[in-house]
Amino acid sequence: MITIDGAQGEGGGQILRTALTLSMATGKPFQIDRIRAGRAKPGLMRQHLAAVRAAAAVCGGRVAGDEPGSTRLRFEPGPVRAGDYIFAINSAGSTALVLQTVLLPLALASQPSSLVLRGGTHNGNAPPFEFVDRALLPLLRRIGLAVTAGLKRPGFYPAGGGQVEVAIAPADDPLRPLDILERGESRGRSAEAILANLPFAVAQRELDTLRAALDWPVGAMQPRIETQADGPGNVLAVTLVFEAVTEVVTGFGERGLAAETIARDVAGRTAAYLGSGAAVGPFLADQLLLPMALCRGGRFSTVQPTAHTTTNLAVIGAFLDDIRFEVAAAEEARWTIGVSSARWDDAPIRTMTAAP
Ligand SMILES: Nc1ncnc2c1ncn2[C@@H]1O[C@H](COP(=O)(O)OP(=O)(O)OP(=O)(O)O)[C@@H](O)[C@H]1O
Repeated sequence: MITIDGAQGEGGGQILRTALTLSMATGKPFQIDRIRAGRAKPGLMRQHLAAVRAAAAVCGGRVAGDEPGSTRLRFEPGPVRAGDYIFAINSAGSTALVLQTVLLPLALASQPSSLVLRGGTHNGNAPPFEFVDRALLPLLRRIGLAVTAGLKRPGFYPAGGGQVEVAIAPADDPLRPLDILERGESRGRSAEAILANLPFAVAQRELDTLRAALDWPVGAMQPRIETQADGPGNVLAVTLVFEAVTEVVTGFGERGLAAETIARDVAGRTAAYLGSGAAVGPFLADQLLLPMALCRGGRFSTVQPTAHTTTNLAVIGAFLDDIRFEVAAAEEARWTIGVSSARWDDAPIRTMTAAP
C-alpha cells in the first residue's frame, strides 16, 4: 500500500487528485494522511469529494474515509471502465479539477468515453475552461491522447450551473514524447474580458487597463458577454499563441476587487511569462507532469517551478519509481524539466479496461 503525506510541499488538494489519477492508471491502492494540511480548513471539501467519487465511479474503486472534513482516505482502484459518465460537482465546484482527476486513465483506455461535467467552469485557483481547451488539451493531443472539450454553459462561483462536455477516443499507439524547449514564433495574441450578469463597464475597464499595461492594439482586446450563466461572473483571459505552445493567463473577478487590479495582475503575469523566454507557464508546468509520466515523457522549458510542480514530482515518484525527473535552471527565469524512464524501451502504461 502506497502511503502519501497530504501535508508535503504545497499541502493542498492537488496531492489527492494526482494520487487518485496515478492509482487508477497503475492499479496501485494508496492511503493519504493529513489531507490538505497546508490549507486554512484542512481535510476533504466537497470539491475534493467530487474528485474522489468520480475516480471511484470510473474504476469501481473501494473508498474509506470519504466524508466531508476527513483528513485520511484509502483508495483501492478496480479496472478502469471506459463509458459515458455524468459528474455533477455540487453547485460551483470546478469541472476542470474533476476532469483532471479522471481524464488520463480514460484517455489511456482501449474504448472511447464521454463526460458531462456540471458545476463551475471558471473558478479561481483552478484551470478555467479556456486554459483547458486552448493550452492543455492541444498538448495532450500532441502526445497522442485523443481528447476534445466543449463549453456548453459557463458556470461561475458561487452560482455554478455550468456544463463542459468531453469526448475521449482511444489514444494513438505508440504515444509520443512531448518536446517543447522553445515556444517558436508568435502566431497571435488576444485578450477577452468574459462577463456575465455584470455591468459592461467592468469589461471595458479591464481591457483599457490591460491595453495600457501591455501596449497591445485595440483589435486584440474583446469583451465576451455570456448570457446563459446562472449568476454574475467575470474572467479576464489573455491567450498567447506560439508555434509550439499556447498559453492562457487568467484573472478572476470577485466582489470588492477592482477591475483595474485584476487587469494589472494579469498584465504582470503575462509580461513575466513573455519575458522569461520559457515555453510553459507555471500552471501548465504542474499539469503536464502526469501525462508525461504516464505516457512517453519528454521535456519542456518553464518558469521557476512552483510548489505545485515540485509536489507533483514527489507524488508521481511515489507511484512510478522508474520515472526520472531532471529539473534544471537554464537561466534565472527559465528552467527545464525532463521526464524519462527506462520502461519506455518496452511499452507505455496502458490501463486495464473492463466493459462499461
Ligand atoms: N489560473 C489558472 N490557470 C490554469 N490552471 C490553474 C490556474 N489556477 C490554478 N490552476 C491549477 O489548478 C490546480 C489547483 O490545485 P490546488 O491544490 O491549489 O487546488 P484545490 O484542489 O482547489 O485545493 P486546495 O483547496 O487544497 O488549494 C493546479 O493544478 C493549478 O495548476
